[in-house]
Amino acid sequence: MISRIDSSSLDPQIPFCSKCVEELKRKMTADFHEERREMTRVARVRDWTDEEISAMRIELRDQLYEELKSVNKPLPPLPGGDDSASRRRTMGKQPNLYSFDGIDSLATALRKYVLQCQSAGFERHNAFKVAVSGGSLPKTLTKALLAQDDEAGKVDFSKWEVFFADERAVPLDHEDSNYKVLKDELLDKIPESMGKPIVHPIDVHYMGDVQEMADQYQDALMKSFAAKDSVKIPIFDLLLLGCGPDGHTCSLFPNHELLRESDAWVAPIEDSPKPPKKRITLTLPVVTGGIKIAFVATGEGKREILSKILDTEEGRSLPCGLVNEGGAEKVSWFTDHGAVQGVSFPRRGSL
Ligand SMILES: O=C1O[C@H](COP(=O)(O)O)[C@@H](O)[C@H](O)[C@H]1O
Repeated sequence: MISRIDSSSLDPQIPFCSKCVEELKRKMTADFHEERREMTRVARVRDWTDEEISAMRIELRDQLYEELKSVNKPLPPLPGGDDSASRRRTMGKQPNLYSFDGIDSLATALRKYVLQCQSAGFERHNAFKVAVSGGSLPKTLTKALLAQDDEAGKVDFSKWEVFFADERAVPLDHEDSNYKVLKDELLDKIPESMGKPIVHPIDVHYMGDVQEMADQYQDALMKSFAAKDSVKIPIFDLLLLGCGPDGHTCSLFPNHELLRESDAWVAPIEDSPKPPKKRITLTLPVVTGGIKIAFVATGEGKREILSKILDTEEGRSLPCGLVNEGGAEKVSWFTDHGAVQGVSFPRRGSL
């Protein structure tokens, strides 16, 4: 029984301020994680099996959800929309759009950019904490990071900690696995002289229960970024993201209720419009909370969606548009000319 979770002080008949509700929910969730960590520790000491521990964790989680349901909180509106669009325009804080004549020149610039972020990370905490997407990104990233070109500095993977911006609930050697794509494209090709990154794949034990998988992944983040109750969100040094043809990024899809998630760091999705249906994803506040956020989008196939995201009001409410809104000048788009032909959003000349 989770003794410290208590929403009984809230009378559902009485309207109360959304800030108090947020605070209560945050406290309940923080208490839950603390209690569950402690109970898991005790269970391990008592030699419970993995299955028993997993069942206990799921039961505790379900109790939390029941408690949270009783907290009367109206759903916040989807972030973005007219207000924030005009706010960004008046404040003049725009994402940076770079366009290159091909993948090679894009990779050279991306390398320079990642190295700048790496230096900042090393200065900040002697480590470089990155979240990486799947899809077409890892291939371009490999071109950038494994280039034999020391002009902009050296990549030191030994201080990298790599998390997944999103992951599909499939085995790690499955064709759909974002881990597999990154492993095949990049991780397996890193020469020993560049060091070995710490990589955090999903825990495939929990493939049948994506909520539990998301919780486990959040626990992994907590271990690296400190406990959730002591930091509001994990602050990545860099998030390297892709942009789907519908404007999705990570596994945050257009008009999906997950875009409203404001408590969890990692969330499950069971109805992804793009297969596979079951996935986990970093949430919007974690993405926009990063120190730097980079999108890589290339090829004519991305032209239509980029023009929507960057040039239209409607595009501002798409997941990529919401990252632009929330991240503003922290966001950089690395594109080729094919992807942004006809897009009127102003380009930047150089990094
Ligand atoms: O499903 C996904 O798609 C997006 C975009 O992929 P792309 O192939 O169009 O670049 C990707 O960023 C995400 O990680 C992945 O799970």
